[in-house]
Amino acid sequence: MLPTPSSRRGIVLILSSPSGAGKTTLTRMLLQDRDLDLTLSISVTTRTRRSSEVDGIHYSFIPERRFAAMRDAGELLEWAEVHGNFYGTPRGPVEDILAQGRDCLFDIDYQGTRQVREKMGADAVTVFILPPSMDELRARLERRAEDTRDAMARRLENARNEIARWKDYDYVIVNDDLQRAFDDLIAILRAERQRRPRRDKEIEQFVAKLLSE
Ligand SMILES: Nc1nc2c(ncn2[C@@H]2O[C@H](COP(=O)(O)OP(=O)(O)O)[C@@H](O)[C@H]2O)c(=O)[nH]1
Ligand SMILES: Nc1ncnc2c1ncn2[C@@H]1O[C@H](COP(=O)(O)OP(=O)(O)O)[C@@H](O)[C@H]1O
Repeated sequence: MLPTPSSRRGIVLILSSPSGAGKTTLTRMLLQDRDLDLTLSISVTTRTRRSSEVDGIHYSFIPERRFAAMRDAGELLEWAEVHGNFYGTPRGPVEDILAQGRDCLFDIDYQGTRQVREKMGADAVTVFILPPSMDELRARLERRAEDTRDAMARRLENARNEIARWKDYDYVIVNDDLQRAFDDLIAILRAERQRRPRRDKEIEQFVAKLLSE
């Protein structure tokens, strides 16, 4: 048997999509599957909390001056302004997770994805989620019904600009059938975990033992 996965390099799995395409739903499904052993990076944001969200679980909701202080102190791995609010990834928790050889899941936008890719190179695996149609995107935002009319309009307006970023990503999934999209995500994660450069150390040990037999 190969050694446990803790001896391989941790992956940062990034999911991005226009608002309403389903990245939060897919993130939740990934986290609920305990066997996948993924840890969510909890972003800080200056956006108002939605009724379905819990502070410290979905986001840490912070005032703008606290966000600026964290950013200026270098405590954010990346940050961006999205739909008029600030969002950022606290650096410390991510470093702890990766140091344990575990994988970290990010739900961030294309601006943040670019910054993480610059800093982490091949340790970042990026997936872009597309809606099956613009009508369905609108319908999903309306069904979710957790944004004000203004916020919803703003999200739809920005969607075309976000969709145009698809080429920045390693993988693109069209989230039509949810289970199918989830299965595709798992396939991506499993294959990425097997990539040889992430496992050099463990395979080296294994092969040394193999050849000593
Ligand atoms: N760059 C960056 N983007 C983030 C972060 N957290 C969330 N986002 C993105 O901000 C956008 C808005 O997120 P949110 O307010 O939860 O709205 P939703 O996409 O409609 O669910 C989405 O594209 C998120 O992926 C972060 O820490 N950094
Ligand atoms: N494949 C799908 N088919 C139908 N509805 C979906 C699908 N994926 C997500 N949804 C629904 O669409 C809405 C928006 O999804 P959400 O995960 O909040 O999107 P995002 O995080 O990308 O803004 C939610 O009400 C969710 O239940």
